[in-house]
Amino acid sequence: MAELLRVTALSAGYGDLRVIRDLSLSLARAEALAVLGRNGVGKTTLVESLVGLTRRFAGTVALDGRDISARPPEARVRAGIGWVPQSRGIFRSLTVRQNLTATARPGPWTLDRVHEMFPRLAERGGHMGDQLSGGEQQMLAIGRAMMLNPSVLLLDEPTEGLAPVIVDRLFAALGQLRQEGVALIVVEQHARGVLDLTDRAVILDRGRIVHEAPSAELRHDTAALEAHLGVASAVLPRGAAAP
Ligand SMILES: Nc1ncnc2c1ncn2[C@@H]1O[C@H](COP(=O)(O)OP(=O)(O)OP(=O)(O)O)[C@@H](O)[C@H]1O
Repeated sequence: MAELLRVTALSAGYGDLRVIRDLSLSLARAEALAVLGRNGVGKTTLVESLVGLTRRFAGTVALDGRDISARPPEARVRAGIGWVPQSRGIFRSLTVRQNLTATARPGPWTLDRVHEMFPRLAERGGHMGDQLSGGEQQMLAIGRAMMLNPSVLLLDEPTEGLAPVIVDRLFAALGQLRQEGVALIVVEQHARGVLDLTDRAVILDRGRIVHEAPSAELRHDTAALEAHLGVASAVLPRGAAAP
């Protein structure tokens, strides 16, 4: 598969603090990558470094073979980096429809396509951003990112705080994006759902990749899950007891 994103020996952080340390990874076109790790290991910082929101000490980020390391966030978005922040970043004083169209860029993802994926957003089109439930906000954040027609979508804990039925719906929508050729990088605490969705997973610890495996393999690797995440039971099928 053709390479889309390449991160090479990246060290990045905030002020004088190096959070990401000498980290390298690559992502193929339409590939989905899970980024796992305990709290505070640098998952958000990695995503923010791809978006261009951190201080870069060393290393490069390339998209489609072009070095975007020195580009500001707006230019990275124009180059094809889509971002759904952990805070969701909904414009609260705009309607749902205005949220979707305010920053849209031309491409296959239009308002109709987003409404098809999330019919709830069509129903709520005239509501203000601050009148939405958590699940609706997350759908809106994803829909708005898609309206920028990215080649890779970065999602930072998209299911945080949502009810299981909404989590299932969101993962189904993300699965649909994948099928349609959008590459995904998903930071998640719900290891089970994200390992079903993704092709490959990396586990971070103290700003470095400490484990990397195909998602289908990691899902059953209770030793690795316990060692790096302490969550082996969380990725077993529902209803199954941990060994
Ligand atoms: N804006 C910031 N300024 C300074 N330090 C920060 C900032 N954001 C994060 N950090 C520090 O960077 C380190 C990594 O945080 P980060 O949020 O990237 O981890 P995480 O793996 O995403 O954690 P969580 O799962 O809790 O979201 C932490 O020590 C944190 O205190």
